[in-house]
Formats: sequence, C-alpha cells, structure tokens
Amino acid sequence: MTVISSTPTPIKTIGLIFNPSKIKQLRLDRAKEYARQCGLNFVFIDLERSIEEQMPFDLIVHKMSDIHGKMLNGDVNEKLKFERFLNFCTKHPHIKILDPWENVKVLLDRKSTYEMCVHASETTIVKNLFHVPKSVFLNNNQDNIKKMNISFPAICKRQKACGTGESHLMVLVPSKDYLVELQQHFELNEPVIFQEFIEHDGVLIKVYFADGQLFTFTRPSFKNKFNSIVAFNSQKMPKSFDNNKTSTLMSSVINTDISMMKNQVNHDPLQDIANHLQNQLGVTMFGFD
Ligand SMILES: Nc1ncnc2c1ncn2[C@@H]1O[C@H](COP(=O)(O)OP(=O)(O)OP(=O)(O)O)[C@@H](O)[C@H]1O
Repeated sequence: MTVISSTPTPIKTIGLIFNPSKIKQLRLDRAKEYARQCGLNFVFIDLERSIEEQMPFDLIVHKMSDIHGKMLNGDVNEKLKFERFLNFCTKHPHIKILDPWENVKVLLDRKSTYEMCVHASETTIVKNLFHVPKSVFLNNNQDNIKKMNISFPAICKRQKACGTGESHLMVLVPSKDYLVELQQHFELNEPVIFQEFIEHDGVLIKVYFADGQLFTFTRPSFKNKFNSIVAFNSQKMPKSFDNNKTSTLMSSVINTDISMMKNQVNHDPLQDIANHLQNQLGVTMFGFD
C-alpha cells in the first residue's frame, strides 16, 4: 500500500493594524480568505488591548500614520494606542514590522519626503532617471509668496502629508495673480509647499511597490491647462476614465487610448526608480506617480 501524505501549507500569521474605514476601503475582510489559501492567517490587531495577548505574529503590517494624526490632534485614546504599538515593537524586535515607524515617519512630512526624493534623484547610478518637481516651502501661504522663484501653473499642498483629512486638500494655481485666493483654502499660518505643475496630458501612471514587486495603474488626472484656481482632494481622484466620473478638468481618453498607454509603460526604468527610492527611504511598501 502506498501512503501519500500531503504536507500542509505552513501558516504564517500576519497582524494587521488598520482603522475600520481602511479595512473596508482595502477590502481586507475579503482578502482574509484568499490569504488563507496562500498559507497566511490575517489577524486584525486591536490596539485597545494588550498586543502580547493577541500574539503570535510573524509579521505586522500597519497604517499607524492614521492613529498618529489623530494623536497629534489631541486624541488621548489614540495616543495610548500609538504608545502601545511603539512599546510592543521595542519589546519584540524579532517580529518584522512593515514598515518600522522610524522609516515611515519621514513620509508624514512633504518637505522631508521631497528632500529624500531629491537626494535619491541626484545619487542614482543612472542620472536623470527621474525628476522631482521644483518646490518651494513656506511657513504660511502669503509670506514672500510673490517673490518665490517658481514658475506657474503651480500646485499648493500642505506640508503635512497625512494624518488629517486636510492633508489631502490641494489647490492648482494657474498664475501669480491667483495667489491671493489661497487664503480661502489654507489657514494663515499653515506651512505649505508650492510645486511646479508638471504637464502630463491628463494621464498618470500610479506605481505601487511592495517588497521588490512593481504594480502599475493608469489613472485620469488634470489636463495641462486650467484658467482658475482648482481645489481638490487627492484621495478622491477618479480611478477610471469614465466620462461621467471625471470633471471637465480631467482627461477623458477613450478605452483604446488607455490600453495603448498601458502597453507603452516601460517597467524597467520604473523598477530602477522604485529600487532607488526603497534604498533611500528604507520602506518596503510605497507608491509614486
Ligand atoms: N507637481 C505636480 N504636477 C502635476 N500634477 C500634480 C503635481 N503634484 C500633484 N499633482 C496631481 O495631484 C495628485 C495628488 O498629488 P500627490 O500625489 O502629490 O498627493 P499625495 O500626497 O501623494 O496623495 P495623497 O494626498 O493621496 O497621499 C496627483 O496624483 C496628480 O494628479
């Protein structure tokens, strides 16, 4: 008699720290079943109680920046959760964290992210591999604003990259004449960044990078010309080229053009850029446009 024994797939436990809206948005509940088939056990970590009691974990994936943002806004409960997470990481250095808070925190600020990206662009083996739009940082949206050495159109963003809803509210500025209108969109003493608008014919390539693997998506974006101030939420950009979902400021190319564009995406330089950024930023999962 022949006995065939099938070796069970080794199960690794991944602890996930995401707020309920992110779990919904990323459909992590549904991903649980798929993960199981891949030998992964997804566990949603509850930061309201001891993380040790919820062990074991082989890896923890988190979006602590959301909790950090609320903590900075004075939420005491979120502060406790944040501290619980940091203490846990210190006490259990053998558990891999995606990504360590030390490395993630640099990305909370658009200025430090910008500086790292500029540094990466200047030190790449292949020079001119990527271009970081020229940017000027100001402590508020009116100081020296007319004198800044930047060409228009430009885009004005908050220096804080995440943590609050406002971090994602941005404004397109067609020319210097419109700078006065920014007061309606930003608090007077809010640090901002003015960045030159890079014409991209209304089409963006979103690149997501996870542990060496590249995923690209084509998304609608702003047309090259706009004649008034445009305030928008970067989290609510349309995901498809459907004419009904894009505004008149957005491109509305037809399906055949999109598939042509997708085919034209050259993955090799993108992979090089992602590798360089990963070395520079020290994070495993990130995205860029
Ligand atoms: N310098 C620029 N030139 C042209 N378009 C830009 C520029 N900066 C941003 N955009 C447009 O605004 C969108 C959002 O900007 P950006 O990607 O910088 O925000 P983010 O901080 O990465 O996003 P989020 O707020 O969602 O985290 C881009 O996807 C692009 O459509």
